[in-house]
Amino acid sequence: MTDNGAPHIEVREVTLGYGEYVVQRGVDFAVNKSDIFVVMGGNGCGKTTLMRALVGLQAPLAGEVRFGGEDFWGAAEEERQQLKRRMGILFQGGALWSSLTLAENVALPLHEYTALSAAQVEEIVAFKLALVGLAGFDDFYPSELSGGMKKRAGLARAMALDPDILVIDEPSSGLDPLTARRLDELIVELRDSLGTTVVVVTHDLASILAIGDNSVYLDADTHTMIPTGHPQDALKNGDPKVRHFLTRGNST
Ligand SMILES: Nc1ncnc2c1ncn2[C@@H]1O[C@H](COP(=O)(O)OP(=O)(O)OP(=O)(O)O)[C@@H](O)[C@H]1O
Repeated sequence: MTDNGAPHIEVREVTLGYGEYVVQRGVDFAVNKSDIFVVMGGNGCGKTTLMRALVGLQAPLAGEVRFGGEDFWGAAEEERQQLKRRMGILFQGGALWSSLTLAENVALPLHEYTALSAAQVEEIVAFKLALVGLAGFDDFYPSELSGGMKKRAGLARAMALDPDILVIDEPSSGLDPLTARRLDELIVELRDSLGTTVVVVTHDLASILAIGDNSVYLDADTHTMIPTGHPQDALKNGDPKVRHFLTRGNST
């Protein structure tokens, strides 16, 4: 991704949906480099659909997604693949291969996308597992890990290729509150130490308020987006609908 002064990620006048069914229209925001940007909203508002448009799984019905100024969906397939390679993705379930050890899981993108030697891959894998607090768990299988550890392993794999952008779908899903908070802390640590731009799709209020630098709210009723800025500001002075969401319906 080139550093040409454009925001790191731009979503411009995007319409999301399936065939005739419009989930969201007028989705429009920019994400600055090294921000943790939160896409929030209730069930069915289109968070996952937006994430799919960001990571290259499903084209928006209209509008543009730009990375470092480059039009992602308008680009040729090869260029889009190049852009995708600069992105790490953590899906809800961690999406680890159950038949592979943690080390093998993290090594997979390195084997697929680089020409590094086995020794170099081994070194990077050990480093990435240490980065997420899983040093020494190289030979464990996903089934031998707790939910929190699986998420950390998924994060190590998402970080394998040193992505500029990390996209995370519902980091806290399936985790108890304390484990979820520890994962939030890890996400902030990774951003702080590596400067990664992070987009988090979530409805977890504690997570939104703890880690977000900037945010948007996708409204399931109107099928439109509300720009919400820093979530702590949105909680105090934001749109009543957003405050209602951020206070679990207890705002006045
Ligand atoms: N493959 C599909 N075909 C048709 N409609 C779909 C498809 N996937 C999702 N939808 C619909 O699109 C809308 C948005 O779904 P999406 O999964 O993006 O929402 P979400 O905000 O991630 O929800 P949740 O928080 O419940 O996971 C929903 O009404 C859903 O039923």
